[in-house]
Amino acid sequence: MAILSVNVNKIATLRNSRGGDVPNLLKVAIDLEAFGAQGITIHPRPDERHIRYQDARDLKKVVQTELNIEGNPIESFIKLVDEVQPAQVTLVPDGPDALTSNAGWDTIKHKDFLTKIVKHFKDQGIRTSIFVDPTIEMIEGAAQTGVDRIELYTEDFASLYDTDRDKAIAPYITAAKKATELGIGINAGHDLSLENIKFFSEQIPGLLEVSIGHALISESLYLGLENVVNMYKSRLA
Ligand SMILES: CC(=O)[C@@H](O)[C@H](O)COP(=O)(O)O
Ligand SMILES: NCC(=O)COP(=O)(O)O
Repeated sequence: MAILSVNVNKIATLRNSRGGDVPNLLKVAIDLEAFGAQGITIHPRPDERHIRYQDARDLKKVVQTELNIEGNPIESFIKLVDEVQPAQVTLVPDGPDALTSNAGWDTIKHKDFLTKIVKHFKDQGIRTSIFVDPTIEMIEGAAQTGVDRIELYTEDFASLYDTDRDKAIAPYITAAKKATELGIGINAGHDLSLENIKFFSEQIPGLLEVSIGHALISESLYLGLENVVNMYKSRLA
């Protein structure tokens, strides 16, 4: 069974929108673990629009499960990961202005760079993962860097799921089989949700971890709204 790592970027987005400390990111992470989350994922972007570099340092002190830090390995990111020593680092090729992660690595073109970065983190005992699109070529390229795992970029799966779920999953099954054959572990993430996660996890052989944020936090809002509206009304009665 794959483990669930909850991405808390959106909690930080909400906190930053008022400039204060509500919701408190550390309390949310601690509570998520108490509710059963098996990992906490953060993606500190260079503009710190949601997760701040200091959040990574603070979370490391309280997270009891696995802290997974995702991001583009620019110099400041590498320094942060070196300092924080998370359980896992996931390398994502996102541009500084990207709205969200929108592509996997070209593991052939960037093989030398990725090999160097993977070694840098692995030498410190940090598990490494490379964010990739589900193609054989990119999985083979990832394997050549010495990385421990790949994270399959699941946006294409999520967008096609409603129209044709068998077509949507097909490249991911092929990619997962190739990764296993090459001895690399399989993570997955981006736009996974309550709607598509069961099918995805049942279909992907050897899936070790999913990281889910945007949908999970949105679903939590919806599933909590009725309860909270009623709590307010009872106080107004
Ligand atoms: C790496 C990845 O797939 C992302 O989903 C990411 O961590 C989400 O980042 P944002 O919350 O900034 O959209
Ligand atoms: N690695 C993917 C992740 O952490 C969460 O992505 P999303 O669920 O916010 O799309």
